[in-house]
Amino acid sequence: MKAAMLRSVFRRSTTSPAATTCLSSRRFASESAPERKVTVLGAAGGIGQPLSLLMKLNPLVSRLALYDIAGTPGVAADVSHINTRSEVKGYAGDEQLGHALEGSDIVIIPAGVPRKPGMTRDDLFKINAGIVKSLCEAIAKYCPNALVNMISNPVNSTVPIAAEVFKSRGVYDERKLFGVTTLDVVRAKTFYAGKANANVAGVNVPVVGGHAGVTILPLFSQASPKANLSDEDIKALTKRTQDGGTEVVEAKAGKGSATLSMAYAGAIFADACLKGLNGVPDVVECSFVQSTVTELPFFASKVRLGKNGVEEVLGLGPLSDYEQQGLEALKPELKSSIEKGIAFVHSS
Ligand SMILES: NC(=O)C1=CN([C@@H]2O[C@H](COP(=O)(O)OP(=O)(O)OC[C@H]3O[C@@H](n4cnc5c(N)ncnc54)[C@H](O)[C@@H]3O)[C@@H](O)[C@H]2O)C=CC1
Ligand SMILES: O=C([O-])CC(=O)C(=O)O
Repeated sequence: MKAAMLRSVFRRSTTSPAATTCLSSRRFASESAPERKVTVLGAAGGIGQPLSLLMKLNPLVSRLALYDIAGTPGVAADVSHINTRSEVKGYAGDEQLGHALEGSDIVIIPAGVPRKPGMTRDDLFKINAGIVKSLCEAIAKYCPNALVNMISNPVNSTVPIAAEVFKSRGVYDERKLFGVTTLDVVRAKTFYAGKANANVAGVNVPVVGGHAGVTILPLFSQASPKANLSDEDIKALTKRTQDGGTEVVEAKAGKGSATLSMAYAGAIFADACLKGLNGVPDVVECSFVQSTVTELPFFASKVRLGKNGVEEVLGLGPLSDYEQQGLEALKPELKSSIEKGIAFVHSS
């Protein structure tokens, strides 16, 4: 359905001028979708640019605000020429951040530095924690009711940082804060489809836990369609999913981490949030959210999205012995990353 959404948008914008005229009147008739403003913070970056493009293609968006410390006037001018519904504006520098955020329904945050080979996501904490904290302070001030889609790493810590900032400003609503783990699901689906020789368009794999190394726990025992994979295959698929980010970091050899697949994943997740806000029933995606699924205060699992953000955090379902072991093994690292994020806000 998601691929179909993008396909239909591409189809619309590549039609002949005559067809476009006739389509555009039809488009107005079908576009009774509510007004929705989406803001991208870090919009001039490796993820930010293709993500801004994909959000421009989303017919559920009526206003698209592109913010970065620099470079956004150019990105916005470029993207704004695309003949789709949303009005695009670029904002650069601290003094324009408030205008970028005002009235936002969803704020997507891919602002911050990416990894280089040899680094862990936690190595990004030093720089990204401060960036995320100050952006969340601005969100608390200018659009406290927006859904926040946190992409900046380390997600296992940046989401707790955001929560603490919102709490300290008296605007925390746990239903509105999401760590974007969709890329883990995208990878698990791709790798599983390859191994199972299945049509990737019909593959589903939940991924739970967090978003770093062993904290990423794909549940291949719940994958559909079912395939008779050996224990060795499942182990290899699990490892490849957990190391997916590192695979890209190494292949890019110092030029950053996943940007294009992340933009795709971020666009899928934001689209799910928009559908939830608009009252579409049964929108379910995996995300790192405040949770009681385990004893940890934040955890990624399937989440039902609704008009106020998280409508229901779904349980883990039956786990294989291997997944149960993975779950217990990931808890210490995830706990300490969460605590590190919380402590940062209280000490700074
Ligand atoms: N959640 C996930 O699955 C994934 C997360 N990431 C993370 O996303 C982040 C961004 O990655 P890339 O786009 O490749 O990096 P990039 O360096 O290409 O872009 C980051 C952008 O953020 C901007 N920025 C820095 N400070 C800012 C501030 N205070 N306000 C607004 N913008 C600011 C920079 O100017 C730059 O344009 C990294 O932390 C990376 O680790 C990357 C891939 C997957
Ligand atoms: O690996 C990284 O640093 C970027 C990331 O989170 C991913 O690609 O999953």
